[in-house]
Amino acid sequence: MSIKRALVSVSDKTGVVDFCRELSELGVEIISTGGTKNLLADAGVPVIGISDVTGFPEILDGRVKTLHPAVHSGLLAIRDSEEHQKQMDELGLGYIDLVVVNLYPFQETVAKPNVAYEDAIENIDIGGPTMLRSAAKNHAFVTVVVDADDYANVLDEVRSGGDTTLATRKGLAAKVFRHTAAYDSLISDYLAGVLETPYPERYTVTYEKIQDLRYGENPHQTAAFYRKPLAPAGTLTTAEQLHGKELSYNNINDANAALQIVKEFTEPAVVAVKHMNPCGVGVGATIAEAYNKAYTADPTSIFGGIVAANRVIDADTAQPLSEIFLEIILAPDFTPEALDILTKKKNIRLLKMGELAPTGERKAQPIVTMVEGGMVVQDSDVHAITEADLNIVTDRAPSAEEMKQLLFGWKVVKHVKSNAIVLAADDMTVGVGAGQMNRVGAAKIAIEQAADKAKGAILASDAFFPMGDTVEAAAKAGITAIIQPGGSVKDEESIKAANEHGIAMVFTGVRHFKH
Ligand SMILES: NC(=O)c1ncn([C@@H]2O[C@H](COP(=O)(O)O)[C@@H](O)[C@H]2O)c1NC=O
Repeated sequence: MSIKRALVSVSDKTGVVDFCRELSELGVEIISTGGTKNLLADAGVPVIGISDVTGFPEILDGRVKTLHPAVHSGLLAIRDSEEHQKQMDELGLGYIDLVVVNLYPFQETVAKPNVAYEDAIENIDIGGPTMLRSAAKNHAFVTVVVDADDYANVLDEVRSGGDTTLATRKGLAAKVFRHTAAYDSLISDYLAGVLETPYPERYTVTYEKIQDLRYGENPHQTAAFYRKPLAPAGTLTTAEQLHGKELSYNNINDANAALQIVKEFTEPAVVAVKHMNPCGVGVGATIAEAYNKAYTADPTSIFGGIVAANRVIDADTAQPLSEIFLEIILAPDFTPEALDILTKKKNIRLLKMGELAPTGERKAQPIVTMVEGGMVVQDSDVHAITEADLNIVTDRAPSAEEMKQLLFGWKVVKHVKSNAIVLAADDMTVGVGAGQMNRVGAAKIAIEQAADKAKGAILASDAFFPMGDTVEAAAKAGITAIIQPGGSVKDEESIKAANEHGIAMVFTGVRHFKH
């Protein structure tokens, strides 16, 4: 078999003229719709209008152009079926061997700020996916091209053998079904958003590949990185890598964790992350001061870590950053001087994030966690508190300085794996107890890490104290104020212990489990 007739109907017309010119020179007859036909004709490529094939005008503002039996029988007829051949002959219908279609730009349309609903609806392509599906179903005989990147390979095959190989057609058909599935999914997502249906009866979000990764969490696991079609700015999926090796699977997860924490702060803040937990967080008047605090918080663990900043990295910050081994630095941007300093280190990855919207200004996004055989989905934890939300439950109220540290500690503990305890003083973390199976165990780790710095520090707990033992341990270490959700049946035990030791304790009424 050889390709004799092609139907070409594309919204994105990149490369289509050269492709069709070559096809035509190879003896392929080209049929086309309105805009595509005009473009080809103007470029001198011989082309037949779709109406000449259907015997029907393109009507309803282009809503009906190719939706016609003359098109779909030409695509769907089984070439080696005598019965199909007979019916085609009786009705005077011809085969279409190649379909080149890309769809109305629905994604680009809904990505525009304040897109009109009618505009979005008008950009739902109907005729295009219908042709793509017909051709893809009949890939035993028909070649279907939805992506301009495939023009060259198809041309090569037609040039050398008159037709594509079955393997190529199968691959192109599979690509079509992925493409139409993603297209429909985006439409359904858009409508669900308009109708505010966050958890529909079928969950159909699709993702576009950013890159294959060298390996997964461990070298024997394979991995790739994907983004949502309309991923918001200020995320890792939209970051620009300015320097360094390719990101790894663990880099992406750790960098994402660092990013979520640094977005908690409006003042200059730096977060160092190891294995998805913060090991040092600091805020300051400048980003250099914030980094100094994040580093001082735990100069041991930061080694080999990920550092995220919510301000442009300048030379004053770049210099000390360049003196230790780090996997990644991510920040809204880097000054040229900072880049000069940091790019001397061959392997460090530098990610330019653009502006980072603080948590309080962000909309919750769906967060999916896979479980064997399924998944659970929830909205992201963008809950933020202010002093006015706190309930002081002890005889002593926190001082202004303690209050400042309590609010700081609360922002950090929210991002530490549960059971989580964070100790903070002087605008930085001094102890982090992460991922323990009992709360007092997490407190003991944080206290041990803080050593002398626990004296006068505050303690933040991501969930309530089931009994008074954590307060007792805190008092023994010299902690002076505590922030926790409250809500335990034994709250009174904790409040009594705090009062006995002169500790000021506040309840947030909100829990921040993170598993
Ligand atoms: N309605 C139809 O019969 C129909 N047939 C093809 N299209 C689309 O029309 C576009 C190309 O239009 P034009 O060649 O007029 O620029 C392509 O994106 C194609 O997918 C159609 N439009 C939308 O449904």
